[in-house]
Amino acid sequence: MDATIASILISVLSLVILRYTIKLANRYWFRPKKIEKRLRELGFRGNPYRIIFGDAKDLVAMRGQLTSKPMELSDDITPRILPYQHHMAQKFGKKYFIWFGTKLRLTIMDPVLVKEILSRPNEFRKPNNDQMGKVLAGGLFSSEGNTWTKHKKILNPSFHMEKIKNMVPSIVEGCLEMMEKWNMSLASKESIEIDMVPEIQTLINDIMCKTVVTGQISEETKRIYQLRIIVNQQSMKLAKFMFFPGWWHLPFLEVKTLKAAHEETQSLVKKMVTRRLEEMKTGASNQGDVLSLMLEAYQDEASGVSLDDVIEECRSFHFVGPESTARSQMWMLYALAKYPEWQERAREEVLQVFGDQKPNIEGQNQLKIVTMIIYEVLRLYPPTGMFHRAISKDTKLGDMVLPAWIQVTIPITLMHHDPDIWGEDATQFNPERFAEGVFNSKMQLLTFTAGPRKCTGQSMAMVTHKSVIATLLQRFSFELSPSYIHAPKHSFLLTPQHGMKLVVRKIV
Ligand code: HEM
Repeated sequence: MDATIASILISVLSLVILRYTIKLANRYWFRPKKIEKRLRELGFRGNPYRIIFGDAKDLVAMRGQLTSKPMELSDDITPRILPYQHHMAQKFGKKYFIWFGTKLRLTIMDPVLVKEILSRPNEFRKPNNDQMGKVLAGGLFSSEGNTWTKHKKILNPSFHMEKIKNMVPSIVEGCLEMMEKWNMSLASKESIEIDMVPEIQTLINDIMCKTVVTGQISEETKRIYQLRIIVNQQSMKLAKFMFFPGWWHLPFLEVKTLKAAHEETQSLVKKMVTRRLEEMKTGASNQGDVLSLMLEAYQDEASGVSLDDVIEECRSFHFVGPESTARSQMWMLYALAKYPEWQERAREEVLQVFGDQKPNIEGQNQLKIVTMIIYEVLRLYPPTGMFHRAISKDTKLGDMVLPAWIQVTIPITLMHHDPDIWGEDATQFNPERFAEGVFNSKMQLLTFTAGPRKCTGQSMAMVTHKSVIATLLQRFSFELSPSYIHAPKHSFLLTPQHGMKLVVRKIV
């Protein structure tokens, strides 16, 4: 009898082990090999599948090696900021794939196919197992389906042109305050050297927070910005583990620090949300910022918005918009400093339109040169170097059928620097290419992406850039400092690795 029970148990156990072995073998070997075969048949090339790491180890090593030294003062930045993608494109041509563990990322650089992907967000979805994406962005940025539609509708008023117009005086005031400090330092000197990274970061954070997110700067918001820096640093250190299922539970110090920073951010936002909710109950007006709009929806039971939804949107807007806008603003100052003839043309235009009056929204439409410069910087130095979409079933794209369970990567920077797309001078700074406007330029700018999931804050970012540039150029000139080190690097968003030291002078 005992022997029978034992043999039944052994058989059941063997079956369970066999089932899991088959599942593991399928997940870690047969499925990747099948996917690879199908993609090779479609004409894509890449390294053969390697178990556990795939290409990830090589990618991280190459990035580490290249970012350990600065580059020459050139705008041809892809070999440094996306070294592995650049290397793969050189080796295999534009149709290549990269393995991240068992996950295959297929690079799509054909503008027609990219447009198709972006116009079909229900099939090409944001990767939903992307825990890091949720920490770094989250909210509207990462949500899908009904939640995305509902929250987008609630938050739309925050991004109406009327609301954006009202931001301009705050942006100009913010710049004037920052420049007042510069003026004081310049009282006894002809020029000063300033690292623009912390200056611009604080300026844009404060502007966005006051005008978009919570309507005011508080101790909590200041701490959230510090936590954002910690989150960015830790996530870079964890890049090579991110494709491991369950990396979020690994017992590493970096994971612990990241989680702690994330949780502290959530609890600070919760404090702000609760406080504002109390204020609204006692009659405080809706200021049209993200927090007010979400709380108004939360108070309407029919909306189905929970307090956690409010907290998450609010947390995410502290991260997404300010960080991208600040980074691109830094590169705009770099370009003005590096190309003095364009700086001069932009200043002439600003002075012609505004004289010494504070820049307003009406005059901004006449800033043709400034706008051309902004678009050219957004083309050469897009804050988001690439983005990914996932498919969970066989999906038609152009005349191909892509296999299920892969991701497609759209390498914005690689495409923006591609001579086949932007012409022979693709890697050079030439704002003239936007002389007829961004919509009339030959190719589509992907910095804010396109289609239904394009950047919600595009107009807001453009108005911010124009207001900041106009206000600064009215009063100061900029030159690259001899101590400036050119080292653009992707720290999730494109950042000047060793700061951005500029020599600043008053305009006489
Ligand atoms: C120069 C500045 C900016 C750049 C380059 C930028 C870039 C982008 C990109 C590339 C995406 C799409 C990412 C993807 O599909 O995976 C995106 C989405 C988004 N951006 Fe921006 N962004 C900027 C400023 C802002 C600002 C100022 C805000 C708001 C205050 C904002 C809010 C959002 C939101 C909410 C989404 C998600 C939209 C959706 O999925 O429906 N962005 N942005």
